[in-house]
Amino acid sequence: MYITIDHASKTIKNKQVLRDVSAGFERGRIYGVVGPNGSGKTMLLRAICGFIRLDAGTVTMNGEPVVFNRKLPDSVGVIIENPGFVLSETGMQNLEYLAGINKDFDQEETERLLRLFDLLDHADAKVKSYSLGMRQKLAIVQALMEHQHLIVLDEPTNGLDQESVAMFLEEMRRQRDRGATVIIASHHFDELNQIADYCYAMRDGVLRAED
Ligand SMILES: Nc1ncnc2c1ncn2[C@@H]1O[C@H](COP(=O)(O)OP(=O)(O)OP(=O)(O)O)[C@@H](O)[C@H]1O
Repeated sequence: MYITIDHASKTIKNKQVLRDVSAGFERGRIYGVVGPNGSGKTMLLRAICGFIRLDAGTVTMNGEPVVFNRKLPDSVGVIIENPGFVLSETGMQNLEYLAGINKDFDQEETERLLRLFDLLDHADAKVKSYSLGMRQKLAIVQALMEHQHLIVLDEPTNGLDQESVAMFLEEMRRQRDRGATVIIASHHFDELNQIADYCYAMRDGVLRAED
């Protein structure tokens, strides 16, 4: 199992946002997490990435414990909330900078992804000129451009038009087929239904496998 969550619980301001959550995520699989607003989907993704300190339980990634607030390995691609793009820089400069933090920039793969999402012609334009959907697609490119082993995406298709959603779904299949573990939280059950190998349902902090 690539990711294991073992009896994870978390309470924030008297509200239990994760309740004894246990789950496993394998390589080469797409996992969907569905659930109503405020049910804890984002908290679950944050826990997987070590962005929150659990009150109880553990998360392991590739056998290693995920430690709160420690820098994520380069092999993890994440979209949780707004990516911190520098608006006065171009799309490409932002990608180079973000990859540079990890000392790795694969020009060819980055261009392939930019082309796929119709951003290549805009790569030298400043991000402040991008629409919401274009920023979201740039965030997707950033989460995939380093051949990440684990891809964790919160509402990745928000703001995307139908054509871009189709591209995204196809690209997720491609990532799965090269062996990545893909975890997607979304309200769009119809989209997840098209690609997910497994679906989890979140409700009031409780995670259940969907039939
Ligand atoms: N900083 C915070 N302080 C207090 N409560 C919080 C905080 N952050 C999140 N919560 C609560 O945690 C619960 C789970 O939130 P989470 O963002 O994980 O939900 P979600 O399932 O991702 O919802 P959505 O579909 O709206 O994105 C919510 O009830 C929310 O009110």
